[in-house]
Amino acid sequence: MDVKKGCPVVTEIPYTAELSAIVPRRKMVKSPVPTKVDDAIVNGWIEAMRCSSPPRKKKNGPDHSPSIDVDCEFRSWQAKCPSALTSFDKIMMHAEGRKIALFLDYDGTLSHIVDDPDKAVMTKKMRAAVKDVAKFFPTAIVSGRSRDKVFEFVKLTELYYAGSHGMDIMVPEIGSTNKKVDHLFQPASEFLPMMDEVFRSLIESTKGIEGCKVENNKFCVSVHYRNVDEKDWNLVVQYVNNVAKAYPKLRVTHGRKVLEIRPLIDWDKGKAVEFLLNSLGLINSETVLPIYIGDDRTDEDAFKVLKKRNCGYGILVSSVPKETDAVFSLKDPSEVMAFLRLLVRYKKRQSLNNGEN
Ligand SMILES: O=P(O)(O)OC[C@H]1O[C@H](O[C@H]2O[C@H](CO)[C@@H](O)[C@H](O)[C@H]2O)[C@H](O)[C@@H](O)[C@@H]1O
Repeated sequence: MDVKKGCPVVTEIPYTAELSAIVPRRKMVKSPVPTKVDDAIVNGWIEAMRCSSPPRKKKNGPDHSPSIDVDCEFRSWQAKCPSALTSFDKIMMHAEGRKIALFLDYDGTLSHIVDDPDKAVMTKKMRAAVKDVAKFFPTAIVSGRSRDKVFEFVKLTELYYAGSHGMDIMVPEIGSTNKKVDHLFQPASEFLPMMDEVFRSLIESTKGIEGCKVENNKFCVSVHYRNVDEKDWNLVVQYVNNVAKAYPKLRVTHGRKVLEIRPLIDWDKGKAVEFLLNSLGLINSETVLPIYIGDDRTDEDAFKVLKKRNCGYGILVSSVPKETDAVFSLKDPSEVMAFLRLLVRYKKRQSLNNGEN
């Protein structure tokens, strides 16, 4: 896939001593035949699955209007994690004299969560908002989806893309001869055959579970149970757990009504953000303010990195109170769009004040 117009040359970013210290190369080891999963493990997983992507509680009053409790609960949570819209001026005060670098998750952030992952399209208005914001700030999409797939949804060549939860990063660069070179960084490249094997095996094993969908995200296999009857969730757990046992070099993480099998390497969306900041020459926290917007558990890795580095802001997209390392919140993708538009308006006003064209 060409992430930019033209005919890019793709080079693979080598493992430097520094990188191999964080991302050790691992040998693929295949374990013996899967065994029956312990009931306690299954129950633990199912409990976690129930909490994943909870629907907004509706404690309706006698007149069927949402009860004050729910709003109260949300408002008291927002006292800890305030709206990035109402706190916009405060955020911009911290951005004064610094360059903003924007990181955007895709599902649940730029597109609404829908039952069919293949239909999670982004609205034209959202695409326009992202396109506009990218004119002023370096903008990257950091998604759990494969890089190709998320590009198919976003379709904007001016962005940077990190797919498979940051395990597939493309950093375009215009060289001195004006020729575009795409640098590819894939810290889990040796896992590719294993991931293909796992994908095929899960397609086969889960085909009898109604509503179950297995998605190939290149360096990650996602098993969706959003449309699976809760009575069958134990089957989903059994099959995924069997894979985890058969492939000890892989790990399972939870997302919004999805179990994800991915390489057991010390790499996540947080590391991907650091890598991108570094590659784009934006690592200096004195001069750069990274803002990361995301809705899912895997985005917490990026929020944690920003918090730990004491630079920039994590913004959690959620309409329900959640434990988070983000500093601010936005309720849903429409608020994300409003925030992006505020950023553009702020930048335009700033340019006018500075007498720029
Ligand atoms: O990191 P993201 O860009 O947020 O991707 C995370 C996963 O998102 C997708 O699944 C989620 O959205 C689907 C469409 O709305 C929904 O049906 C599903 O229940 C959600 O988990 C995507 O399909 C996964 O592959 C991504 O890993």
